[in-house]
Amino acid sequence: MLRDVYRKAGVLDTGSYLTTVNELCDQLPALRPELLWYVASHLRARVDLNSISKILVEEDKGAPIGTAVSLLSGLPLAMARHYTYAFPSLRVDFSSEYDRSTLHVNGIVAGDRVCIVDDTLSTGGTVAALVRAVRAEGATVEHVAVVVEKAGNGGRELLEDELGVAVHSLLSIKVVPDGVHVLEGIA
Ligand SMILES: O=P(O)(O)OC[C@H]1O[C@H](OP(=O)(O)OP(=O)(O)O)[C@H](O)[C@@H]1O
Ligand SMILES: Nc1ncnc2[nH]cnc12
Repeated sequence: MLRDVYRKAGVLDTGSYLTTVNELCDQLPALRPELLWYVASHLRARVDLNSISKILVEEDKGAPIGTAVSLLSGLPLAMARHYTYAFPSLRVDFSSEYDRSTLHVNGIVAGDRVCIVDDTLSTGGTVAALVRAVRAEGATVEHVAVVVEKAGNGGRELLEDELGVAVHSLLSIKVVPDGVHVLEGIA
């Protein structure tokens, strides 16, 4: 099911990067609840959430997926927002495959044991910033669970080798101008 979504995904070439446009990340076409259920239950099964106290997502593309994992696991949902609040929240700068900005992490407190959930891992810049923010608060990141990783972009190496965080993904892909190659992963 997931392989099919990525095999059929469109590719957007902006001139400086290639990205997929697909049902799960972009709601093109609209996201079927059975697909959301499928990815969330596979992530839930893949990661040992027994000692976890919170799910953390970046708002936008990762949010529906993390919300579904929160519902399935009963774990509270924390969220990194793209805009400033006039309340205390954790600020962290990030640089990703195609963006550079600041995130405001809401809902993490000292002592939390966090599982970060996102749709895509590419350079790892977004998730690495979230790891830094969680650690700055005196909490720990136990797992990173993503639906797809773009192989060869360094995200897994950055998180596992440099930051010492376990990465779990359901599918590994390579995006080329004429389509998406599915390298390995679940059906
Ligand atoms: O591993 P990285 O190089 O950091 O790239 C992965 C990030 O990029 C995408 O976010 P996007 O920039 O589209 O922002 P959005 O989720 O807020 O739309 C995706 O949802 C990940 O969060
Ligand atoms: N959803 C996505 N698809 C392909 N490449 C990406 N890089 C960052 N997000 C992506």
